[in-house]
Amino acid sequence: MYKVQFEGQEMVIRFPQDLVDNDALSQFLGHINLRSILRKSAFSNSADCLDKMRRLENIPHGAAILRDPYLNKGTAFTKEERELLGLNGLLPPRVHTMEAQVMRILENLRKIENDLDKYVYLNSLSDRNKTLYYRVLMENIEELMPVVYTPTVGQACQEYAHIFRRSRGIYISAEDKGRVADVLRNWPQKDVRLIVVTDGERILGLGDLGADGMGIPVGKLALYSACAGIHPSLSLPVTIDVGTENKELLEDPLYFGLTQNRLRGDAYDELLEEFVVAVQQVFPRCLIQFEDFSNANAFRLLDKYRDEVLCFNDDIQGTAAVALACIYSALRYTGGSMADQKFLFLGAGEAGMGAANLIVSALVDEGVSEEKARQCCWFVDSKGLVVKSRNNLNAHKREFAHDHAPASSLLEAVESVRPTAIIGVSGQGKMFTKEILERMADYNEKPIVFPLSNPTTKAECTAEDACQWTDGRAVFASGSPFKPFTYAGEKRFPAQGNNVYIFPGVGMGCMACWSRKVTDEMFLAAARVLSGLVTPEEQKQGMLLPPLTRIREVSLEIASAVAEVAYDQGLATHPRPSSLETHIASLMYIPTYMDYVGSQDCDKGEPVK
Ligand SMILES: NC(=O)C1=CN([C@@H]2O[C@H](COP(=O)(O)OP(=O)(O)OC[C@H]3O[C@@H](n4cnc5c(N)ncnc54)[C@H](OP(=O)(O)O)[C@@H]3O)[C@@H](O)[C@H]2O)C=CC1
Ligand SMILES: CC(=O)C(=O)O
Ligand SMILES: [Mg+2]
Repeated sequence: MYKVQFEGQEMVIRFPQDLVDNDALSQFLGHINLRSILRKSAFSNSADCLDKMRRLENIPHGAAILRDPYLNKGTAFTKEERELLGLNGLLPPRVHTMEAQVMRILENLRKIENDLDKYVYLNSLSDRNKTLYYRVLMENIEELMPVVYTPTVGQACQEYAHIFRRSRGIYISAEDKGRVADVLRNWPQKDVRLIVVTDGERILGLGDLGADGMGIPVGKLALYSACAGIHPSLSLPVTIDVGTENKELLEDPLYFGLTQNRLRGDAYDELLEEFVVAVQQVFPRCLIQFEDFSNANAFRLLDKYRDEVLCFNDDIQGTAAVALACIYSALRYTGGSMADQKFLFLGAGEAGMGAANLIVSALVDEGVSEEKARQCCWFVDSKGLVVKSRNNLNAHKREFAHDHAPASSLLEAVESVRPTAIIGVSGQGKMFTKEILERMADYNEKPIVFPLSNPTTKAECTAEDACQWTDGRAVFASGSPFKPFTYAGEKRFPAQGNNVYIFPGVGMGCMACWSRKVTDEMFLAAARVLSGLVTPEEQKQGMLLPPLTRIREVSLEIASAVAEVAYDQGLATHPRPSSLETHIASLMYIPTYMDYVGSQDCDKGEPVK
């Protein structure tokens, strides 16, 4: 017998004795449609039932839960849930498993021929049902990463206003100056631990896409959840819209951003400062990842904030770590030591300088002098080889300027420097020509060829061209994916040397130990761990990086190494757990549906706190 308080009245409900176990009780309550009574009543003698009521109290019912992408289960709501949550009739009668739902999504997705349409389709799934979206993405990461990320995300940003269905993330525009914190407070999730922010000025190698660059923070954060298990509700994509110099966008009637030229100078810096300060106020302990800022702002912002707040620049630091990991792995095939190499970078910007500086740190760590380490790195920029005799080199380039004859083209530079590796970070497609690659093959038994520019149209060469033009001898990695192919009867697996191998683990590592800063030593550790994770079997197949199917494991290992560095450097403020790896693994989000009426949450993995 249970006493129930209902609207001030005491009611007595008699249950048959065998209904007292939890499942039977909830079934019974569902059958007699007591949901509305439960909402206002208090069971005096059933703690389980009270617990269940409280849980049901706190979640939306009826159509509202179907519209909440974090709570929605679609056709997977059980009969009991449908009863208790007022969903009867709002869904087709048959209850489906998540596996069946995944099957349906993949069936539909694979019918779509165009990748941009697949991108739109997946985004709409994410809008409806985050759990299913992440399950599909994680289980099919090799197939779907090129859709949610490079190259398709590049096209999506170029056409953002035209494929728009629903707004994502937070836009902070120049007009929000003075109220940035209020704008951040409008975000519905109140516990944000991770922001990826862009101002849209250098989206991949596609240039200034203004406010339409939002696709990049959205894509990067989806990968944070899929690859490192950061709970999606903890992350926030941000676009700072200060205008654009892109005439086409300014003339496009559908363009979303401010139709003005970019703010520059003090006005820009003040808005960025307000943003960084506001993040500290509104979302304490939040990690800020700067992404796809122009060269002129990226280095300045990183220098200004890296010691003040928890932040890093992915294009400078994340890219550096994946490039270094690919180099470590490449040396397994080419032989020789790092110090023996001549790395010739095409492009002396964020990615190039970031990579060269990390190579220098790695060499110095191995005992090589800084001067000798810098001598290993050579650059060609838009004006030719970076040599001492050139005027007006910026400070970054000056540090790598060689006492060497000028060269006005990459071919000339290759011929005079005779590099062991060419690394493309210029954002200029097809710059590694047949002639250049043939020269590389003349000078090296196994030339290292890394066209790292994104998206695919901007890759300095394709995987197959690099292979053909070096008689199959190139050791290859690219920024955007190339499919495996067969050369001379042998299967080749082009590595995707993209910072996606790095940033999820670095972010997770910093978040898990509550690091106060992100340091270069963390990226060095990440590079070493990443290269070390290529198994002997994968090495036999010529791989430079573990396959993306292992990205969760990779991110976990990187996160653990990064957190280790944070503890060593006295930056971690979370009490040290007995096992970092176990602790971090326990924080990783696994997209599993919540059991709304059972006594246990099905959703394994608590969000990082
Ligand atoms: N694989 C990955 O994970 C990543 C790849 N990238 C890719 O790297 C590329 C560059 O990015 P980022 O370094 O941030 O960009 P930046 O704008 O900072 O640098 C671009 C560099 O390329 C040089 N450059 C431009 N045109 C030419 C040319 N015709 N010949 C030689 N050099 C040229 C520029 O020269 P100058 O200095 O004279 O202007 C500049 O040094 C992009 O395509 C981006 O997608 C970036 C981050 C990560
Ligand atoms: C991958 C990346 O961050 C870029 O191309 O900008
Ligand atoms: Mg980037």
